[in-house]
Amino acid sequence: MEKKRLVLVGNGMAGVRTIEEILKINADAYHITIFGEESYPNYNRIQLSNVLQGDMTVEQMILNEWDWYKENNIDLHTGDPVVHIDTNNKIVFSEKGNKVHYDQLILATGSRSFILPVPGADKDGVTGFRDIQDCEKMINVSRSHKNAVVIGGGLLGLEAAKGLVHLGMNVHVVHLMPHLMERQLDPTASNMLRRELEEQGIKFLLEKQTVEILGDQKVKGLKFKDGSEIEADLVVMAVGIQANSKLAKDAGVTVNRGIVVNDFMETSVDSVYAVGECAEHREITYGMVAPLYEQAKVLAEHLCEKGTKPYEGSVVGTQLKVAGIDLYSAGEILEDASTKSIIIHNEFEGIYKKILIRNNRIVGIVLYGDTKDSTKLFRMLMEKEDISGKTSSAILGLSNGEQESQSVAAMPDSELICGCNGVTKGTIVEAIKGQGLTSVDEVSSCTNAGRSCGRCKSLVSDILAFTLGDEFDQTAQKKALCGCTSLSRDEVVLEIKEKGLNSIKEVMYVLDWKNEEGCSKCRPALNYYLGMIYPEGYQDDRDSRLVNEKLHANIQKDGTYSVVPRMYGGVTTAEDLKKIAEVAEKYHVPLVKITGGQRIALLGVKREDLTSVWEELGMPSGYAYGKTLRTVKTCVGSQFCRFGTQDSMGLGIELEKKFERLDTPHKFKMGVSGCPRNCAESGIKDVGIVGIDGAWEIYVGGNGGTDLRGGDLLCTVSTKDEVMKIVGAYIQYYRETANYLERTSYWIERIGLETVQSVVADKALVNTLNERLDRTLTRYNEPWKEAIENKQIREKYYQSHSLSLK
Ligand SMILES: Cc1cc2nc3c(=O)[nH]c(=O)nc-3n(C[C@H](O)[C@H](O)[C@H](O)COP(=O)(O)OP(=O)(O)OC[C@H]3O[C@@H](n4cnc5c(N)ncnc54)[C@H](O)[C@@H]3O)c2cc1C
Ligand SMILES: NC(=O)c1ccc[n+]([C@@H]2O[C@H](COP(=O)([O-])OP(=O)(O)OC[C@H]3O[C@@H](n4cnc5c(N)ncnc54)[C@H](O)[C@@H]3O)[C@@H](O)[C@H]2O)c1
Ligand code: SF4
Ligand code: FES
Repeated sequence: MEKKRLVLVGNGMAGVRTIEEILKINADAYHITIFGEESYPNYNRIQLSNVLQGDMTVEQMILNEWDWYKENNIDLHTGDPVVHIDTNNKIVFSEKGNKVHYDQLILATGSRSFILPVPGADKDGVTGFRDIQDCEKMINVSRSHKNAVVIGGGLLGLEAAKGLVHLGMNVHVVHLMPHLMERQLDPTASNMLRRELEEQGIKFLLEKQTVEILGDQKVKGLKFKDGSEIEADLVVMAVGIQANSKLAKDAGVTVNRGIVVNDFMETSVDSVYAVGECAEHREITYGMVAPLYEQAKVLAEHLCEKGTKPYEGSVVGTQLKVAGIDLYSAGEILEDASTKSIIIHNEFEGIYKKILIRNNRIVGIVLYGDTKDSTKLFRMLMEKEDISGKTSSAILGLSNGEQESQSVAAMPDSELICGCNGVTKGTIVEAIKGQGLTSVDEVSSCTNAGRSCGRCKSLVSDILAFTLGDEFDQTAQKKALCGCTSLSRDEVVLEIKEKGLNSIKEVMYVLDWKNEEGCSKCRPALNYYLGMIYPEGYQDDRDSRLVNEKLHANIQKDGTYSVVPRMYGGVTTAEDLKKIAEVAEKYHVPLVKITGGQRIALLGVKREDLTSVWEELGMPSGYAYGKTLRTVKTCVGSQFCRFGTQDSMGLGIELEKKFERLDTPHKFKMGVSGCPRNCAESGIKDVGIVGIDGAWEIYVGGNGGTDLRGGDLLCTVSTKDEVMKIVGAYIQYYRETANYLERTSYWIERIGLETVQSVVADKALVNTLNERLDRTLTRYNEPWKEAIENKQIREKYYQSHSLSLK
């Protein structure tokens, strides 16, 4: 029998989820065709905020790869919007001239940004924030301009504003109302949010109505109703969304604010359905994935004739995806004559919790600063649980770490773990037991939990641990940072970002470190992660560094130290050599040795002589002791060698001058050779560069140590400038994603060469990574100059013998 033909218009989150659900129920039910206006496979739009902040690449947002469509025999047309539907003959027509017959048609066209209809709204530099192109536009403007204005202080506007601050822009949020996120927060929570965001660098103009966008062709500023003006090079409109319903309307389908559907997602026209943001159900259009996924399930079951329950509407819980902000809201937010409230407001700790109760049932939740109870409270709200007889502290317990770890066990099966995908604890436990799942990723692909905003992943991990008991292999799931915590590197980094933790002490306190002083493993690691997360603001904790870094010298087996001055690219001068010789003689240095990295090491220097030796040398430190760029080895290249095709010495010196002193997860070595004869051994360096005719090959992840590894070819570029940019992005990506003390050779095996290649192929991301790297580079000073000039440093590290070498 010939399969029925199903056509989906809109290759976005709700439409493709419907197809996934259909394939799960009956993969043979339909021959499926999908049309998408965007040129990408189905991606996680929610993560655009992270792309804007440079924390994610476009590739990492993809939910269904191109192969998924092939494997499921789906005919996919991307970059080809449907422009007309003939509902009488059941045919869709696309912009590129495709004409496809359907038996059933799903409209999942989503929404577009609402652009305020004010004069000037069409000027260059005005954008919405809805798709990858919008993101790219913002990143591009941020490279050459300073002032950004976001109109709208809702979820989208605030996430956009935070992204633009990350991109180094001066950001104002213009909001119509007296309070931010007035639909989700009451004035108290909203004020707490504003204060926190102000501390993070966002400025606010409240109760301001934009009447005009100023400028000629390009935006120059904004004019407000009260007559005031503000300068702007970029204007982001985040004042809500509008359903894409014109296609449906033109086809004769009933449209109101969205495409009107009944409880089975049927529109007014036979065999035409709508799902997602474009659909209006019981006079409501939704703008969050949770309800859209519920709709998708109902529609899939209906189309597979599975006898589904009707879709009756949704209550949605909201969270803001801005690092350091912990808020949650669901249901009603403002008191009225029929409600009673329980409120906890701890201004000192920045915690605010309000529960609205009507007829002994929770009808609204606003949490700020501590959202641990959100899943429990949301379940009580959804189940309309009778709370009479319960004390307010039982309802709104201030959870401590202990309660938290017990809470997974105490949770009823009906507790919602993944709000985005509507997955309960019971479903997760059943999947773990029934399907033998052992990792968060497996749970994610089986149940969808964690597949959207990703916030529920740590709870999923707790449920895995609780369900598998002794069989749960903690090490397979995550490797704890050290014995002082059960949190992994990724969890610690995420918590630092989300909670805005600023110092090692604060991390240990807030994240409940078992040993409040930390240990030799976590202290240097935390010092590194904090420095990586806060490029400018973090105050380095020298005492938490490993001993060689603390002293800026390598301790030798007899307790003496080595002194290795910087020689950029392995190039020196007669004058420097004379100085080295004089110092070696004067301080009776027992060994002068050429190192593997083309430097001269003075070995056997006494600790108390270190500052004088460096002072007399007057040369920068070669950092032969650091988790940082050690050396850039070069061959003579085209300047002298008759085979040389490229100036390897010149490039090597430029690289070393730019990246010297930068903290990296582990030591980092480079090599630059002027031709493929490769005399600088570029193939076994963390970054190895080889000149070829008219271009440079960049190799990465090489290592000449115990575990010998040849570098992988990352890419080939034509100019020195491109080398500098790609190497900068590569190093910064390594800095941001590697575990502390993980060499690039292991890191690249773990995350995959293809991932790194996709990062350096993404021009916008390369620029953002370089911007963060450049900001970081401004914070370094010459350590020996500092020691020579600063008596306290000298006394503390080089004269007193009280220093612990643990
Ligand atoms: C920056 C940002 C952050 C967000 N964060 C969150 C969050 O944290 N939590 C949350 O729950 N939600 C969040 N959302 C909202 C969430 O992404 C949307 O609710 C969801 O993507 C809507 O899914 P959809 O399939 O209805 O629409 P979309 O994902 O927009 O998909 C619709 C697709 O249809 C295409 N299309 C339109 N017309 C046609 C046509 N004629 N022919 C072919 N294709 C067409 C569009 O190009 C689009 O690709 C966020 C949204 C944004 C923009
Ligand atoms: N974390 C999340 O869950 C998340 C993140 C981003 C986007 N989204 C979704 O994306 C959609 C769009 O988000 P949004 O924030 O644009 O919509 P929104 O409707 O939630 O908020 C728009 C805000 O703009 C304000 N506003 C309206 N007109 C204005 C004007 N002329 N000047 C200044 N301010 C004005 C409103 O008062 C409102 O607070 C929503 O559906 C949202 O739920 C969700
Ligand atoms: S790598 Fe090529 S250019 Fe460099 S020294 Fe060797 S032969 Fe000469
Ligand atoms: S809560 Fe968003 S993915 Fe689970």
